[in-house]
Amino acid sequence: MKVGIVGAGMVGSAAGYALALRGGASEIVFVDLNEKLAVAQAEDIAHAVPFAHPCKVTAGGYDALDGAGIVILSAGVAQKPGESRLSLLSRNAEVFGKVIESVLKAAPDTMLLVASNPVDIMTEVALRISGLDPARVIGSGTILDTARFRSLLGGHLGIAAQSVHAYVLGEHGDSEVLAWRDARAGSETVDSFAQQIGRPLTDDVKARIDEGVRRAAYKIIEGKGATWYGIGAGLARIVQAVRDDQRAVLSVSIVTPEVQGVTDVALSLPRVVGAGGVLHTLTPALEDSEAAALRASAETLKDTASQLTG
Ligand SMILES: NC(=O)C1=CN([C@@H]2O[C@H](COP(=O)(O)OP(=O)(O)OC[C@H]3O[C@@H](n4cnc5c(N)ncnc54)[C@H](O)[C@@H]3O)[C@@H](O)[C@H]2O)C=CC1
Ligand SMILES: CC(=O)C(=O)O
Repeated sequence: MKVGIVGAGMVGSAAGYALALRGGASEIVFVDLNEKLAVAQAEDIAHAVPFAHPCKVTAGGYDALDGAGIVILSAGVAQKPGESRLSLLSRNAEVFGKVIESVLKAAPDTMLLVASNPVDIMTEVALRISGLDPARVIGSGTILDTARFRSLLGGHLGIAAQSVHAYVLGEHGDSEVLAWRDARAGSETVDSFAQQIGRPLTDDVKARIDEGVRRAAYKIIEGKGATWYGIGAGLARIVQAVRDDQRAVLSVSIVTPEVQGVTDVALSLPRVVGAGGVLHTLTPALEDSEAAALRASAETLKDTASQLTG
């Protein structure tokens, strides 16, 4: 599948690199306002291809997106140290206003995969501008936060993150909700697994993991200015689920008719992702406190999005 990447900065290039290494695309095309940067990223990644899987990697204008099955939108500004994702909204909404029409003119049948922050509201913006089916305008949402949750839980339990089945729901941002009630290690609840191996998930341990997930981006941005590897791999994972019609269960964001009483809001829930985009949405069993936190997260997103539409 041909994959377009609009925004060839840290996130876009990491996604392209992950796709090339995983064999996730037959062709990758970078588009950026900064044409020299797009060309440089394409050339650099093309030089990794002989060590990986066959893939043509190029850069071009919007017309080069012709035939793309999916276009990753990673253009715009990123957070400075201490800045929240929501504070980027008006600047990145303006960028999407310039970009999406050109993408669809070149690739009218494409699916959109939104990475730019605040990713949930940018997914809503992309849906509004594109007029596509909501199932085909997907935000990376909490795919990265879910990976962080699994990584920290796996670390505590001494098992592979791949054996942890746990999701982060709601906003990709400060109000996100770690769904502990249904989190599993193998087929056991994480609490049962932790008891059995003598490493209980005490309130302190859970608080440390919650903080580690929720504050991860702030910590990394403080240390190196931005985050890119985790999201690059997450975007490549979503592309592969679509390309191979994997029907993988991933926590991604789409505009959802109703969540905890809040209507028409883009946020993450576990969703089945395949060739048509999002095929089904799952409603996880939640503790009362988790359900209340998910409702608060949905309200935060709805309120912030309404500031944009007035
Ligand atoms: N969804 C997620 O989990 C994550 C999202 N992000 C977000 O991804 C976005 C990109 O971050 P970085 O790659 O670090 O930023 P970056 O500054 O490295 O790259 C952004 C690129 O967008 C390009 N751009 C800006 N306006 C454009 C336009 N009108 N048309 C075409 N290209 C344009 C710039 O020239 C630049 O190359 C940010 O909004 C950031 O917050 C970052 C990490 C994780
Ligand atoms: C920057 C960002 O959204 C993240 O790393 O989670």
